[in-house]
Amino acid sequence: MTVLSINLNKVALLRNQRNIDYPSVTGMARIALQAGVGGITVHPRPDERHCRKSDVYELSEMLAKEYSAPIEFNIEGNPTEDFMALVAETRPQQVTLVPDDPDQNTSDHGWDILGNKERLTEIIERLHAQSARVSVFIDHEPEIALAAAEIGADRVELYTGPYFECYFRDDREQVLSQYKNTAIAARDAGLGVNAGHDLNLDNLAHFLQAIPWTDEVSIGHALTADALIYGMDGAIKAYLAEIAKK
Ligand SMILES: CC(=O)[C@@H](O)[C@H](O)COP(=O)(O)O
Ligand SMILES: NCC(=O)COP(=O)(O)O
Repeated sequence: MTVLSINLNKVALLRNQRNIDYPSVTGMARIALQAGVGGITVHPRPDERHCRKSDVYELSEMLAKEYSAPIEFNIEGNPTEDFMALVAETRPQQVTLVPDDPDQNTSDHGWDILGNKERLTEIIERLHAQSARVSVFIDHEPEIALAAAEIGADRVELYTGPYFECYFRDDREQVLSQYKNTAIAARDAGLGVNAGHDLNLDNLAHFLQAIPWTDEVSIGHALTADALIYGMDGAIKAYLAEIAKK
């Protein structure tokens, strides 16, 4: 079963437009969990333009207090010391390492693992010491999946921005086969496979039909936009129905 993890960044972005406390990030997490998501994702950036550190603490506390079965809390980000401290205090089940710069609008590439091998290996060891599963955000190249296994990652997250971009182009199947080869390399190396970025109701089922062993998809931007049309509960059910088509 592929887990749907809702990324709450865009709920936080809307909340941050005013100096008031709605829409509530934790409130929306509760609605999403009630509707059937299996995980909560946040990607706090240093400028706190989306999820703030306070959201991460509140979500961590809410999940621990209100849910007896473990809900996967996934924190994404570039592992600066500030980020590592936040993770150490909020104890997510999964940490997704993403190589984004503070001034980057959104994530737009995976890691150069070989160029960051020592740093990433050390970070992964520290996260494992806290019992967190570690996923590494990568581009769709099989050698990078192998490099992720070498540095001790548990999973890779395939950056699906390029898949979104080609979805209505003639080269879609060619690009998708590169994703599939990367997912095969990851699986053969013993890694789990996550995927995310600009997955939506158009492109999700087709991706999962090609790579049905995908462990998790994290979706935020499109899901939040769809929630304006269908409501959060309706949008999540629509995404779960797409996942069920695989
Ligand atoms: C790693 C990844 O692809 C997502 O976390 C993405 O960065 C979310 O984008 P926003 O933070 O722009 O919502
Ligand atoms: N890891 C990807 C993610 O969390 C959501 O990305 P997007 O759906 O907001 O593009």
